[in-house]
Amino acid sequence: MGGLVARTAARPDLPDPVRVAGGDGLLFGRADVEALAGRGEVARLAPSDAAELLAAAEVDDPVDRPGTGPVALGALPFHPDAPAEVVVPALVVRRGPDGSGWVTTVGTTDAPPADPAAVDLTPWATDPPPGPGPGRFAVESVRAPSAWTDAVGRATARIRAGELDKVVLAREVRVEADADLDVAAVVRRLARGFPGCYAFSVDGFVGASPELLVARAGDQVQAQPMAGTAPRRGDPVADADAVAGLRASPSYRQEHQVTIDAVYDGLLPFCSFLDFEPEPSVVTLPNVTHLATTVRGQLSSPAAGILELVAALHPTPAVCGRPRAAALAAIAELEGFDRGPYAGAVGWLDRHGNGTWAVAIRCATVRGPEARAYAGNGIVGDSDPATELVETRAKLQAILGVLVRP
Ligand SMILES: C=C(O[C@H]1C=CC=C(C(=O)O)[C@@H]1O)C(=O)O
Repeated sequence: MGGLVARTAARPDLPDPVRVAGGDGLLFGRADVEALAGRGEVARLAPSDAAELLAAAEVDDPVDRPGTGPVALGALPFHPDAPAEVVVPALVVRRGPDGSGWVTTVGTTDAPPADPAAVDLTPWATDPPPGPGPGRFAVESVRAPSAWTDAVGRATARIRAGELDKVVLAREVRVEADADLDVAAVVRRLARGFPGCYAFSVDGFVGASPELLVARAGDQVQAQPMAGTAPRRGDPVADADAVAGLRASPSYRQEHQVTIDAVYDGLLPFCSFLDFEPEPSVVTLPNVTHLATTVRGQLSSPAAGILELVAALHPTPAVCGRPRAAALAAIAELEGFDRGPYAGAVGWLDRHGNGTWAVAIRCATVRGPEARAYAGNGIVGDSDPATELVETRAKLQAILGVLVRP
């Protein structure tokens, strides 16, 4: 393969990137922030190799904003030592927060890209007509709920014995349909039903995550770690009480603070300025409410690239625990399944080291008629296993609701 060659053009006629991604393309985006869809594959490679390839690309990009020009998109696994890869798509469609749209075509010196101003976008102008889809679904907790609450009990005992401060334990739920699941329809429902979340689709790994791991635009960096959850009950008064309960609960505050401290400490060495909200904000999703704290900073010069920032933070205590090594060991022992990309990082990088990565939660891997959905909770010394189980059920509802449509 020769070096990368890329061309970008503004396209006021941009269709919804969610539609462009369909079921077999790549998607990462949040309606009010930005959305990128990729189709075709010029290269599939390790993230650090992708950063080098992008940086060396020959680019015609009159827009030159974060995320225009050639990009790589992907989902990195939870386990920091597991092999990771990202994809450089041949066609990138990017919509900015103001609705502005750009198309980038990517090729190589041997096979130059097409004219981005002339790419036919009409195939994605409207949603495809709905197919019949599956009519029967079997949904099962891979491990009995009681086995999971036992594991939570064992984790709290270890935490109380001083072996670690916090660990995130997750559940796996299997969905088996009587026909192939329609990934494109699932992704559309996620993007439209959870507009405040980062919707993603990478090789059948789909989800809508509320949690920003880290974003870099030039020398500006931002993260929004989350920890502390209350299921929503559909009654504003009860929901407000639940949020007040979260804020007042020493256990939830501790779970939250552990996560904020780790993100702050992880970013600090790269920053000339870094600050976080003095009090957690409340992020309200259709199914749950979270405590979240925005961390913002300015990177020192030369600014670290997005992959360096991701590597410094991932896995945060929002998905792993503290200390990290003890939490990884406890997860391996108590959880009973391979997380794969669940609780990893999903997002994109451009040729300048900019990018946005979300924590890959509220998600499922879909393969033909089968899906595996995941949700986990932060456990501290006085966590109550039964309450934690209820919390995982509320979190799972988001992804199960878009998968199971008989
Ligand atoms: C690990 C997950 O959520 C994390 C993010 C927000 C709140 C969390 C909690 O309250 O436990 C989790 O740390 C998940 O949804 O699988």
